Amino acid sequence: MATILIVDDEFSIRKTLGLLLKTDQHLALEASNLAAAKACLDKHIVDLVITDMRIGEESGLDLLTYLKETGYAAESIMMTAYASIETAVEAMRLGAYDYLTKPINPDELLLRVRKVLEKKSLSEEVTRLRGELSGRGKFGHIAARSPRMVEIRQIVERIRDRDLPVLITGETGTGKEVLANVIHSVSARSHGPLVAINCCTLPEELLDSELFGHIKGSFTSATSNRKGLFQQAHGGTLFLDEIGDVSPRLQAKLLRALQEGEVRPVGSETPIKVNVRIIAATNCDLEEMANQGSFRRDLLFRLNVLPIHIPPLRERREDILPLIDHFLGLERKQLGRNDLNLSPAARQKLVEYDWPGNVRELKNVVERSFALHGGPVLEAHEISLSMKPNALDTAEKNKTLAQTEAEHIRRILAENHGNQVAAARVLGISRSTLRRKLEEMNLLSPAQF
Ligand SMILES: Nc1ncnc2c1ncn2[C@@H]1O[C@H](COP(=O)(O)OP(=O)(O)OP(=O)(O)O)[C@@H](O)[C@H]1O
Repeated sequence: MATILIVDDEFSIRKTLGLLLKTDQHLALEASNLAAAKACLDKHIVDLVITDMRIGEESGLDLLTYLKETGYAAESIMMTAYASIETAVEAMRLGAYDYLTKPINPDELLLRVRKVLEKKSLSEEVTRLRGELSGRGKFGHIAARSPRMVEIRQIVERIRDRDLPVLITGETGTGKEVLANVIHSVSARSHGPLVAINCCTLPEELLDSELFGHIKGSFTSATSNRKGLFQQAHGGTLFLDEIGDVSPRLQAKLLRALQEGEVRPVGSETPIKVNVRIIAATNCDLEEMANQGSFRRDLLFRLNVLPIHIPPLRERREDILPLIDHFLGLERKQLGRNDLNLSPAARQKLVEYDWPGNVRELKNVVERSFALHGGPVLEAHEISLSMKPNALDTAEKNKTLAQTEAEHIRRILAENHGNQVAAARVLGISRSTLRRKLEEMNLLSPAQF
């Protein structure tokens, strides 16, 4: 059973095709013009679009272009009364899977629809299996020697087929985001998107429109409709990092989204259905926050279906050596030098340290030590465990232009409360240039903020 959108300006054709598709148990949606078709695609997960070449004064080719540009995973079949090689070629070039001439023969249409849906489900299966395979690879990257990390691996293995919300707790840098990635990539949703957002880096209004989207004109800088992350994560997983920092108003909105499985973009009256698995993470004690009234207990209840706590690194020192080897491997690969290593005394020094910044700090120390001393074998005295001013200076000097630019843009955006129009003005570039830069630098993926 598939969701199929029929786009034709003729009422009778839409109805006939709709009835026909229902005989094959499909859900048929209809649109009589381009705008209605686009709105339908924005609102529903459509598997297949059957569009007329001429929709009144409009062209079905424009709809194919829209499909291509937005990246929706819908297949398409073009219908036309005026068959010509040129239009067929153009339709195929724009990604149409098939081409039918009017008058439509019902048996032929159903046959072609079955064929295209079969191809679609096969390619989705391939993507899913590929995801599963690569998921296994990624799973291996979680350095797990301590009993607690081995147990976490087993929990992830056990819940891989359970589509339930997960709440990951742990100090900063313990690997909560890494774990969320693994949970997604071994799950049945691995063929869907994994979208991450750090809830503490954006002001409330911006976080609202990031999560739920907005419609054009709903606030000054909303110059076009924007899909929220819930919609972007449809069919996949949404990772909400630092969930403890969400304001009470957005907590209420999140709760509604989770309870009803639908979101309402800022400025819109129409709710949109979404199918998203939530993985949330925090280094706060949400239970304590709920007792004090700063975190909604009903939201905590919804999120905390599968709680996983990652202990700080100092409480699972068995993981330090495998982590060192993991980061050493990355350094070797990046620098193309297989002779890099750490002396036994250097390793010992790292094992004994307390790691207040957890795995992130360990990673930074390994990277920084190689950057400052070049190896090939790092000695204990070459490892500086705290950021000394001279180490900071060198790190600062070694920054690439791109890093400096990214930091500058980030700062100006924050100073302008995330308002891209205002930030672009200060930076002396157009908003579209700013957006492109944010995309290029992955700054639109909030995990990078
Ligand atoms: N088990 C692990 N194996 C390999 N790398 C890890 C592991 N755990 C953490 N890391 C690395 O440590 C860094 C911090 O991890 P991550 O961002 O997942 O932590 P976090 O708990 O989400 O931090 P925060 O609370 O600050 O968001 C990342 O660079 C990540 O790649």
